[in-house]
Amino acid sequence: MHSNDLLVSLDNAGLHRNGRWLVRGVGFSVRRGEIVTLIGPNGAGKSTSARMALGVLAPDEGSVERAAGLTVGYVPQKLAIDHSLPLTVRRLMTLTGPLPAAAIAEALEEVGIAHLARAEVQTLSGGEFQRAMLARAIARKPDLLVLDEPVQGVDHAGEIALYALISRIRERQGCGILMISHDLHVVMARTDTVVCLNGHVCCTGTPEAVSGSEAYQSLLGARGDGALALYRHDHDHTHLPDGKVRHADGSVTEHCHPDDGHHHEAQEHA
Ligand SMILES: Nc1ncnc2c1ncn2[C@@H]1O[C@H](COP(=O)(O)OP(=O)(O)OP(=O)(O)O)[C@@H](O)[C@H]1O
Repeated sequence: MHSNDLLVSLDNAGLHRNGRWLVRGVGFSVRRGEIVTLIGPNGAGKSTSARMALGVLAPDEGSVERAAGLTVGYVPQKLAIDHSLPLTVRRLMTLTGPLPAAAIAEALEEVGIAHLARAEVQTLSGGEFQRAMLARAIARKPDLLVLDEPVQGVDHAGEIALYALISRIRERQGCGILMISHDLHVVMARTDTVVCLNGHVCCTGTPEAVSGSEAYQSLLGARGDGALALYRHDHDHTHLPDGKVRHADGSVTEHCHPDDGHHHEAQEHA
């Protein structure tokens, strides 16, 4: 890697399982202090790409480079917890390894749920649970935070509060954040780069702070509050509901062409 700020970089990365490519031609990078949001429909390969960035999955083609000694914190989309067993928030924090009591307390304080350290996980609200998961991920002060749908199970007010918290974590800890969102049009306003996936990178760009626009008002209404922004897609092809792909010249093929979408370069950020 050329820059000390570059935490992880995927280049033309692909993962092949059971005779098919789950994702192919995936390229993006996350720098220190940067928030990158992956969007795309269900099954688009967002979690798979995030897991390649984490190093949990090794690419079958292309490359994934991580900064030497990179530490990561991960909030997975699902957590395999047996809800019939009692589990306190404090215990949740140490499931994957021991943590000093001070680090647990500091992380819970940081996400605003210090008072819930002894609460049973199954009694938490959706927003409190996501905060507990965030606390677990930041407790070891990772360089890179990977958040797979961090606002799931949370209402709009909770979503805005969580985005404010995530951006505060980025500022205070100076980490890079790779976030997955299932919303195709609305992303966290503080996102630096949006990467739209559908088996490959369809387009990349920046969200628009368009709080005054009609499009924003009709899509977000009162829930915007400056925490959310719109992402306008700029594809050179369309994924049809039956899985086929319509290209700019009107032709329809079974799959994307290898270079579809790849001429949209990620925008550079300071
Ligand atoms: N280990 C695996 N073996 C085989 N197929 C897998 C594996 N993991 C994921 N898949 C498949 O890869 C595709 C991409 O899955 P992935 O979870 O990355 O998508 P996603 O964009 O995160 O979807 P969602 O929004 O539904 O969470 C899906 O078709 C999924 O069924």
